Amino acid sequence: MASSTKKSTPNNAPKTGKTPQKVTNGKRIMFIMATLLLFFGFILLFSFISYFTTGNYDQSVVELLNDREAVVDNWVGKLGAYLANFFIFEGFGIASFLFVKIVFTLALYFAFTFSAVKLRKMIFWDLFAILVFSVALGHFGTDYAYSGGTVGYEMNQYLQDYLGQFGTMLVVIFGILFYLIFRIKMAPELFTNVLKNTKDKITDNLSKAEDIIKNQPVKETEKAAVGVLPSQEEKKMTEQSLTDRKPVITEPKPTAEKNTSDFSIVDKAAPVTNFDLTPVITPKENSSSKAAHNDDFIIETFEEEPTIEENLAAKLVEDFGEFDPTLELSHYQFPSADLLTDHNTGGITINQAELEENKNRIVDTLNNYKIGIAQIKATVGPTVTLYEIVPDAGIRISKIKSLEDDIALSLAALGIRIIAPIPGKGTIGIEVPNTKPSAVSMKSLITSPKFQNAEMELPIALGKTISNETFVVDLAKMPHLLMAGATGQGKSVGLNAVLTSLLYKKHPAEVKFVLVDPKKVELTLFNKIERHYLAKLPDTEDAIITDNTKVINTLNSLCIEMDNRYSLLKDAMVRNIKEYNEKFKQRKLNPENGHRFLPYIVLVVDEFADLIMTAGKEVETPIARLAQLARAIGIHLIIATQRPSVNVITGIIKANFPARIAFRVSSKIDSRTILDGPGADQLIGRGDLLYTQGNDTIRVQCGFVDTPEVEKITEFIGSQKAYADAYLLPEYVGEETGTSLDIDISERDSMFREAAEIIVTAQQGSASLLQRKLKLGYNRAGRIIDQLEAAGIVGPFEGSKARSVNIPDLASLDQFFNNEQNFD
Ligand SMILES: Nc1ncnc2c1ncn2[C@@H]1O[C@H](COP(=O)(O)OP(=O)(O)OP(=O)(O)O)[C@@H](O)[C@H]1O
Repeated sequence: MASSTKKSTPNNAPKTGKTPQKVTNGKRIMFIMATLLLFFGFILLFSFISYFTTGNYDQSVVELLNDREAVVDNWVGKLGAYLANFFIFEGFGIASFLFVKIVFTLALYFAFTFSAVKLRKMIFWDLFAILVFSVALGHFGTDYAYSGGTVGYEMNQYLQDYLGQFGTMLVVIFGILFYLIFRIKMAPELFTNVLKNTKDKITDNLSKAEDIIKNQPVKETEKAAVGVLPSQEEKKMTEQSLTDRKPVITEPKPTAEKNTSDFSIVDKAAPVTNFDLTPVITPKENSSSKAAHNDDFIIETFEEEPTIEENLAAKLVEDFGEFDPTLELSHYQFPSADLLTDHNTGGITINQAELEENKNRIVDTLNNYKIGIAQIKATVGPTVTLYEIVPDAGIRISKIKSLEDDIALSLAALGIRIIAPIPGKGTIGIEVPNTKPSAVSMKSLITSPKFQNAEMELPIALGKTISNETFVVDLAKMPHLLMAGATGQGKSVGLNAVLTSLLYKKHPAEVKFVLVDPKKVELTLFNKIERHYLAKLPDTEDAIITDNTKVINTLNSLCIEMDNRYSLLKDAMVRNIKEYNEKFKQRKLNPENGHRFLPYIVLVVDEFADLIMTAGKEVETPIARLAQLARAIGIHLIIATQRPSVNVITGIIKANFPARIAFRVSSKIDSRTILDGPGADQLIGRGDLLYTQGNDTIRVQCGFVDTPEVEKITEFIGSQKAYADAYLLPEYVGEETGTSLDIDISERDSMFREAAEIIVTAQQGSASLLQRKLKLGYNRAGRIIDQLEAAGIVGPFEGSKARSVNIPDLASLDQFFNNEQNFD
């Protein structure tokens, strides 16, 4: 603790309350500097002032400074004469007084240490003013040699050579205006307002004066008084008002006193000059508003000190603009829609006869079961047509639902689905596959306004709904997606559609993919965009993971990335990645503190069943962890599987994947596993899918994107300038000491046997038990557990549960060790 206090920076020092020695010394130096500067400032000030009376005489002596006989008149002696001559005559003339201001400002800075930014700003403007005013005075005040100094004079000459007299004058006026507007913060309207106010005041006074004349009963004496000045009455109105006011002051004295109590000068001046009386008539607020104006000026110059961080961020944004994450690949071009093929040029073909026929069959079948129909409507989609039925009053919905198979039989079609009732509508839907389904090209989805204008974090154009609308969803909102379906029903195409959508919408700086492809062929095309869009573990060759053991490391590495990101978010005091990135863009987070722009990470696992079968819990645990926690920090999972059985899509996985896509599956049970309900078994395949995000299930025809199209897109992106490497995930040192570890018996811990006995007696394989009983440290206890596992005494790691113990009692344990020795 003590050492950390010593090391603390001066910034931290005041916070602790204890002022370390270093800081005190620093303060002393600052104080001495401030005093010296103050001293120097006064020397300058007095020598400058006395220059105006002594300058002419001293000028001839200034050259003889070394001569001790020479006498100067300047108040500050030879030094003063020299400084004044140097700054005023040879330098910038009267404007040199601003150097005095600079020196005093520096003294104040050292004495009170205000913001260095503010100091720089002040000095900059003072130097600017010195230059502008020396030129201005050199231009207008040519009668006096010292008005603009030699610099002002020469610069004028120089400007006049090029711009002429008039041009130089314009430059000077511009310089002064620039200074007044930007430094004094005089709003341009102020100039116009000043003119306007003066005009208003005059007219106001005139009208008041008129009112007084009209309203006042004209007394005889006044008449006489007015009569004394008949000719003046025809003069200016101001004079008229003045004559009117005379009686107001001279009449009852107490009133006059009351009115002018604030203006002692006015009271005295009243009888003397008429002009001084104006304040009596102008309402008091006017004068106070004037004061307020002056106050505004003062406040504005000192009002720049809210929180330092905010100011710094605002300044950085002002200077450099908001942080642009895409800057490194600023010339990156998004792939154009031309790279995609139009698979369905003709659009949806409506077969009137087919529609009519299906409608009649539905109506007939229902009539056979004595179900009357009040109304029937057909909506033609790309693969299925939805017949919406409004049954006669009093018909039970369950009755229609139970006729599903009969309707399918009468229509002689596969894939009939009955939705009773259609959510949000008071109707019953019967989906009948079209005899000629039309493909939905990815091109039509990408070019649709719905996708183009989608204001989503990770927009995905999945396909078209039954009413032929483009279906766009936000992966960031899902927040993870489970895709399942029997083989050959469109999963891989679906994954490609998802990835393509993101490639068309997101810059390489904004999203990274972690691709897991145990089939080794489905996602290989994305290798080309490795350095643009992929993320990988450090020291690995390929970004696309095809080896199951590497998947475990990658998943654990993603968990570390997740934890890192959470601590960044905590540090930045924000709740999610969006707010974090927003704050980072506004330069409110310091990269030196580890902050960086966080891209979204999308983990895609193409064959999840394969992974679960080979790696089991080792995969399920990190996946579940990521699924539970990663949504806020921008890691999203897409998991696809052919085998939607309960041992693949376990309860934990299901609970954390509310968004699910079901392609066609072979049984109702599979459909239930994916969607928690039937329906997926009634799909017709080839990209026909059901999408659910919790409650409603939507039927969508998935966008079709062919392998050559994906190849073209990845080639287009891959040929552009890329990052030096793929996005590197944090290193994960795998617990290689897992199931497959083979620890030499001779390397076993000296307490191995005792540990084994404790574990077998307690029938509980936990490291903490060993820690307690054998008084071991955590690491050693962990190592012994690994050795016990390697020996087969305890089972593998099972998350939060204790490991199973494979040996039932101490007698069996003795037997075990004897056998081992015999083998040796
Ligand atoms: N959206 C779609 N529109 C039209 N046809 C499609 C669509 N999706 C898939 N198909 C057709 O179905 C075939 C199989 O699709 P895909 O390869 O995606 O199946 P899969 O479910 O990934 O199969 P597997 O699990 O065996 O890899 C494609 O070759 C294509 O002809």
